Amino acid sequence: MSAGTVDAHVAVLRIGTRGSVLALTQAGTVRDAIIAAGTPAELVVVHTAGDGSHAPVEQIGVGVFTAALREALARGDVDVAVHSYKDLPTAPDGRITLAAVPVREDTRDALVARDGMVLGELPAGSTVGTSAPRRVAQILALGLGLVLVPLRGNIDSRLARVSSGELDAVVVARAGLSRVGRLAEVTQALDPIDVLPAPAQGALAVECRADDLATTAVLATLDDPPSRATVDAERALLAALEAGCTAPVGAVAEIVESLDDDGRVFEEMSLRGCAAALDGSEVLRASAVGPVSDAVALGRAVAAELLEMGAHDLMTAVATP
Ligand SMILES: NCc1[nH]cc(CCC(=O)O)c1CC(=O)O
Repeated sequence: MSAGTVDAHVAVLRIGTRGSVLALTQAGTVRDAIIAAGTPAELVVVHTAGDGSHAPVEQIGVGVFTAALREALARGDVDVAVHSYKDLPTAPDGRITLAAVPVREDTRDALVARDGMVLGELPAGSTVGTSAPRRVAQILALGLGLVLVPLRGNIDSRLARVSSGELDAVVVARAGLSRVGRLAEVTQALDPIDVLPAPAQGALAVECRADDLATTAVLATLDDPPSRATVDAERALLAALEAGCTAPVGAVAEIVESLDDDGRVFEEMSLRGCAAALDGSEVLRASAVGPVSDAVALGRAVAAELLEMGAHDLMTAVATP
């Protein structure tokens, strides 16, 4: 950075990110927003144990993508960490503040299928790549006779499995494709009626050290309160089910307009959730509407309904196959 462009007393915020194209793109939007708000910032790539591995996430452990970034933040190697929010464990980390949840992307899962097909057009026996137990269970439950095939790796390699003819389709987060400019390949955005997304899908978590009040203040300008509220509800549901980001649990919250008794429009939060048996033999669904200001309570209420329906046994059966 050339002398004179930046006040010598203004430190450059170091933003820690994973090195994948998706992670770099996401962190790049955060860097650009911080710079636009008047603070110099740069990206620092932090290598994580998950990056070199093609093993299913259930084997390498929950939070593998996010733990190394959080350690780098806690150590002071970086000042900010940008995560895909849905990859974060639900357990709080006292060393760290969630300083911003920026405006959220589309929450839905996306199908990328050969010949422009939607799910209902794929003939029985078609191969569909995805590793998330949540997606596997909900797609099996549709009863289409599709064959689910494990899938990992970066976005390019996932999409290449379809274009190469190796798989008939893959299911990935629409938000990821949007961020890396590959939305044109989506053949269907999956309706949450059929497939509920992962809690916090499409949202970013921007963190800093809990004692770093200056950075907390800078990052607060990036926060989008409606996005944060929807994620709070979904994550409260996930936490109350005592399930992690690889559990067969889906949830999506939306802020909707309702009418009060006097016919006036007001905003409420609607939350839908599901818990599934891994083999798709059962998908429990529940939903509720409540005040936006009470997002966590709404998440807990829908989780309680799912537990009442037997969600715990369903998921314990999954944990010990
Ligand atoms: N679990 C991996 C992961 N973490 C975040 C995204 C995409 C971005 C997002 O969902 O916010 C993906 C890929 C996928 O689910 O297809």
